[in-house]
Formats: sequence, C-alpha cells, structure tokens
Amino acid sequence: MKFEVLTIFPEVIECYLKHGVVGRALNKGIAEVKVYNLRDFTTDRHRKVDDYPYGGGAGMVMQIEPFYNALRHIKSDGIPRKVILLSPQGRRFSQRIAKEFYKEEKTLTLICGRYEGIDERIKAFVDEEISIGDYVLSGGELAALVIIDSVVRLIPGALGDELSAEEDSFMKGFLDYPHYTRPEEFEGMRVPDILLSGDHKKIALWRKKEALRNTLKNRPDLLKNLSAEDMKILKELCSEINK
Ligand SMILES: Nc1nonc1C(=O)NCc1ccc(Cl)cc1
Repeated sequence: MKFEVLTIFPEVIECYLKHGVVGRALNKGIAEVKVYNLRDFTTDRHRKVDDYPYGGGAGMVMQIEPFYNALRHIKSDGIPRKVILLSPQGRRFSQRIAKEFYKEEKTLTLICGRYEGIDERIKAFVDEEISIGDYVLSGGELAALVIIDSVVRLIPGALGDELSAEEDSFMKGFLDYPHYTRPEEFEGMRVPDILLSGDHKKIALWRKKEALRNTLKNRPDLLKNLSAEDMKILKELCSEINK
C-alpha cells in the first residue's frame, strides 16, 4: 500500500511515521509513504504557497499552482491513484472507509491544506474529499495521519498478534471490551476474577458481554443486525441493568 502526502509541514508527517505499528510496517516495506513539501513546487524566491483571498475577508488562501505542480510531478509515473482532499466538508471517515481504501489497492495521495482553505479550483484534481470529524483543525496533516494509520493497520503483517484484538471488537462493529494487565489489585481495584480463571470460553463470553455493555452505553447506534447469540447476551445485560 502506497501513500503520498502533500503538505507545507513534512516534518509533522515524517515524525509520526518513525514510531510504532506504522513505523515498523514502513521499515518492513509492507507500506510506503512519500511526503512532498509543497514549497518545493513553488516558482518564486520566497516559496510562497498562499495569497490574499479574492472578495476580501480575513486570513489567507492556499494557491492552486504549488498543488498543481506537485500533482503533475507525482502523476508523471502514470500509476493509478486516488487523490484525497482532507477537510471538514468531506465524507465522514470510518473503519468501513479505511477498509474500502485498503481493498481498492490504489496509491492514496493525501492533500493537506492550511490557512483558511485551498483555492476551490483544486477540486478539479481531487477524487474525494474526506473529513475525520466535525471539528476544525489547523491543517489536514492530522487527518492524513489518521487515514494512513488506520489503513496501514489493515495490511497483513502490519500488526503483531494485536490484530486478534482488532478482530475481536470494533472490527466486528462493537466498542471494545475492558482490558487488564498486572498488578491483579491496584488501589483496591481488582481484576475481574473471570479473567484469572483460565476458562477461555467464559472469558470470551464475558468480553462479548462487556463490549455490548460499552456499546449500549456509549454507542447504541452500533447495535444493529445483532446475531441471535448477541441478542441473547444483550437481553441478559438489559435484565441485569434493570434489576
Ligand atoms: N476535520 C477535518 N477532517 O479532515 N480535515 C479536517 C480539518 O479540520 N482540516 C483543517 C484544514 C483543512 C484544509 C485547510 Cl485548507 C485548512 C485547514
């Protein structure tokens, strides 16, 4: 899986890619990220990337030319790619979309804006606009990293054995179950005995029940198309809660 990032702050992207799961996946060569500094695609001596807005108003607007020059340079290899603009106006990103991007197997070219916006004519070169949530960030870089991180985790070999954890919970559409590790007791708070029992069947059932409890509490909207088994556990849970 290949990613390309267009940004005026390449260090922001590069430093994140040195660490953890994504860092290891890149070192293993199962993913590749190329970061392009927009200022390298300017033509003036001040390497300007922004200008005053037509129509007036506060702030600056990013010029189209550096993006156009960078995209023309990148696209000269003729490889199929999906050009994604990160902005609050985009389609809402989710695990489902991460899987969609992964399965498409196209290079993802991520355009990160700053300032008040990018000249609207950028849309002529964009395949898709994506938002990671309804809040305003200072630039698209964090959103680009969210997409890279979530898609890289889907590549076989990217995770160690954590993938099983990924499979167990949110990937199946529920929130995660509680996790514990040593010590067995901390400040009077004990690890649930079931987790010390070694009874893997019971533990799996407990984890599913706690995942449903968390989902019912924080994201009831995710409780749809439940299997008969899950519905049984949910009913048990509701009768416990309503005691
Ligand atoms: N929410 C989000 N989901 O994706 N991106 C965002 C976001 O806030 N970007 C900030 C941003 C994006 C473009 C420009 Cl030109 C300036 C600032």
